[in-house]
Parts: sequence; C-alpha cells; structure tokens
Amino acid sequence: MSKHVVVLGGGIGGIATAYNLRKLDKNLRITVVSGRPYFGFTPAYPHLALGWRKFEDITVPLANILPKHGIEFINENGESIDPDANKLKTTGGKEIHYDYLVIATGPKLVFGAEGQEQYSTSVCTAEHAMELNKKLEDFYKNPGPVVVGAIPGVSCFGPAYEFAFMLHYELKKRGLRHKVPITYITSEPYVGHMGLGGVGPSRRLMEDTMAERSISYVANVKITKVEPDKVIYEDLEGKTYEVPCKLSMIMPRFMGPEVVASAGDKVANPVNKMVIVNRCFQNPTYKNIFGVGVVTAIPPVEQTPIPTGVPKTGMMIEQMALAVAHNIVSDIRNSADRYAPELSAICIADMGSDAMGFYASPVIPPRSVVKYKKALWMHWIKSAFEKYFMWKVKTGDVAPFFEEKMLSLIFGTHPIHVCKDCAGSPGSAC
Ligand SMILES: Cc1cc2nc3c(=O)[nH]c(=O)nc-3n(C[C@H](O)[C@H](O)[C@H](O)COP(=O)(O)OP(=O)(O)OC[C@H]3O[C@@H](n4cnc5c(N)ncnc54)[C@H](O)[C@@H]3O)c2cc1C
Repeated sequence: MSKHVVVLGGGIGGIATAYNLRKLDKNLRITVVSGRPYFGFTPAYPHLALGWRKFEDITVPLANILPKHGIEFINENGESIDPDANKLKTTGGKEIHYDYLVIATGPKLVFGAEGQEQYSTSVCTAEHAMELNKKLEDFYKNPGPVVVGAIPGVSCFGPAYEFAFMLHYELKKRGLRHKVPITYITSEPYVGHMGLGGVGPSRRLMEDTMAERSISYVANVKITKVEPDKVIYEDLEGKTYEVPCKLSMIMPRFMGPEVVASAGDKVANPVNKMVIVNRCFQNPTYKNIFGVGVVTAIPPVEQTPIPTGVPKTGMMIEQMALAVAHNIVSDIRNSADRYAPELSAICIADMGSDAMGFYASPVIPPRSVVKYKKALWMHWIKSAFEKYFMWKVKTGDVAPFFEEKMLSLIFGTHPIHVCKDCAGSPGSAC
C-alpha cells in the first residue's frame, strides 16, 4: 500500500512540499490540510494593503488546483498531533493517520505591544492587508503622521521596510506626501539589520534610502504600546518616548501555532513553539515528522540588545520543501541519502518606483556570496516573480528544471545538498 504523507498548511511551504513529493513519487498518497481555502502569495500582501493588487490576483482556491495534481485537500485546521500514534486531529473532528507529517502552518502572530492588535494593522495575512487598505482609503481623506515598525522578537522585517517605502510612493502620487511624516521604529540594532546581522551594505543602503525618502527612523528600541494617536517606545535605558500617528503598521512577532505545541516538547521548541528540526528539516525525535517554512525553529544569527529572529524567506522555504520531499521519498525507498537545503535567499524590497534586492548565500553567516542592487528594473523583477510563482502554483510544479539551471548560472546556487550528517541545527554547515 502506498504511504500517506500529510502536509499541514497550504502556504508557500506546504504547497511546495506537496508538489515536490508528487513529482518525485507518483504513487504517494498526499493530503494537504489547511485552514484557509486558498493559497496566498504572501510577498504581495503589502501591495494588497496599498490597493496595488486585488485579492484574486494573488490567491488561488486550493480545492480547484490540488485534486488536479492528485493531492487530496481538507479545508480544516489541524487541532492536535499525536506523534506516538501518527495521528492528526482536525478542528472538524477528523482523525487522519499519516506515515509522514510535514508541518508547514506558518506562524501564529503575536501582537506583543499593548494596544497593537487593536490600533495598528499588520500586513501578515490577506485579511489584515485588506483591512489596512480600507483604513488607508479613509486616511487619504484626512492624512496625518504614520508609524511603521516592528516589536521585539520580530523576525520578518522586510514587509515593514516595503510598506514604508511603498506608502511614501503612493502618498507622493496622490500629492499628499508633504502632509505625512513617516517614522520607522524597530527592534533591530540598526536599520538594515533585518534579523540577519545585515546583508552586505544593507545598513548604509537602508539609511540612505530612508534619508532620500524623508523617512525618520529609530532603531534598537522596544515598541511597548500603540494608541489610536501615538506609538510609545522604550530605549535600552528604559526611557520612554511618544511618536504621534494617525495610522500605524507594526509587525507582530511569530511563534508556532497551538497544533505544534500539542505534539509535545520533543516536537515544539519550548521557547517559541516552532517545530524542532535538524539540518535536514526532520524532527530529531520523531523521524517521520518534518518542518517547512516559517514554523521551523532556526536559531537567531546573533544576539541583539533587543531580541530579533532570523527571517525565513520564500527562497529558503522552497529549498526546505525540496529537501524535505527528497528526504521523505529517500526514506520510503530505504535509501540512506539525505538532503539539507542551502538556505540562500533572494529578497526584493519593492519601493513602488524602484526596488532593492539582496542575494545572500547562505543566509546564515559566514556567507560565501552577497550581492545587492537598487534599481528601477528590480521593481519589475519583483512583479514578474509574483506572476511566475502564481503560474507555478497553478501548474503544479514549483521546481521546474530551468529554474535550478538559471539560478545556478546566475548565482552559482543549488537549492539542496547531500547531507552526510543530519544532526546539528538547521542552517549549520554539514
Ligand atoms: C507580509 C509578508 C511579506 C513577505 N514578503 C516576502 C518577500 O517579499 N520575499 C520573501 O522571500 N519572503 C517574504 N516573506 C516571508 C515568507 O516568504 C512568507 O512568510 C511565506 O508566506 C511563509 O510561508 P509558509 O508556508 O511558511 O507560511 P504561510 O504562507 O503563512 O502558510 C501557512 C498556511 O498554513 C495554514 N495554517 C495555519 N495554521 C494551521 C493549522 N493549525 N492547520 C492547518 N493549516 C494551518 C495557514 O492558513 C496558511 O495557509 C514575507 C512574509 C510576510 C508575512
């Protein structure tokens, strides 16, 4: 009888894992269990917030696409995992037996500053982005100061930078920029750190770009409170400051959702409840459980005065998904071959008129290669990539042969590597 792989989560990580598995083994039974009925291209959520994209442009119903590729879809959330019995229970009461479980639920959002959830809006989900879009429509009629920021423990800073730069562009287009002071307030030790200790000259680039666009910034501080008309932060000495605002977009920090915690402390990291994985993104205790995407526990690249986490970007997640699919298929075939993702990243921060792109390989220092570029055409590359990714999701192949060849030619990157020793923390050298 064919083995049953259950993939929990229908985002970039879950869909990429399910498609890679299908490509590697036509006989596998694959089930995706996901609470949201659609796949959403998260990197375009800031664009959705600004009304530059419609919901339909960047989402696709999973029930329409997965069965076409021989993948079952259950539109429910996973509620609990019994790793000893190999069973997943869903919120609808289904008990699903698995031979392998891939946890790719993405994060639970933690709004750690008082009033943050009530008075600011994130761009982390399509629903939040659309809510922010409505707020912005009112805001344009009666503009005032804006705060964009990140609370302590944030790992995903890119969307905050993007939102600040893109809002600057939108306000300029509407002839409102001179009425809107924008302040970026962050837990990063300096702007451009991005939870990564910086990437090449990212500090200088971000500082220059903020100066060019008249965006004030405060780094190395804790946002403690958000009120309807101000954001309050604290410096390292505990002194508090207030910045007036009419609208704020403050990034929450991420932790693993309850379903991961339900699997016990051998699966869920005790600190952030994310999935404990080794270099090959396999749980060291329950070898038939794997983690992919934002929900995996990757240690910070360095200690910062105010805690920050390491971002898990789209390219890193696609690499995790490919490695995990290979590892599961190798295990089924009784092969000893194991694979670790390279964990390299191409990140493009859209700024409306132009964009700033970084390539780091590997993301976790020491890095062999760092490249960067700020240019008008980078903005078009970002848009083209979005269309390309949506096309991949609709066609059912997230790793077409030409993509790996092209990335290898341009960047010398290879998504996965044979790993001789899977023990060790994710991203550490094999
Ligand atoms: C706003 C934003 C912009 C970003 N922009 C970029 C970018 O430009 N470039 C880049 O490289 N990276 C970017 N990232 C980082 C990363 O690529 C995304 O976060 C990516 O969506 C993560 O994929 P994922 O599959 O891990 O999680 P998600 O995309 O969050 O998907 C998880 C899925 O699991 C489902 N789920 C949740 N809980 C359960 C449960 N209990 N049971 C079943 N299903 C569940 C969710 O509904 C969701 O469908 C961005 C992140 C954010 C938040």
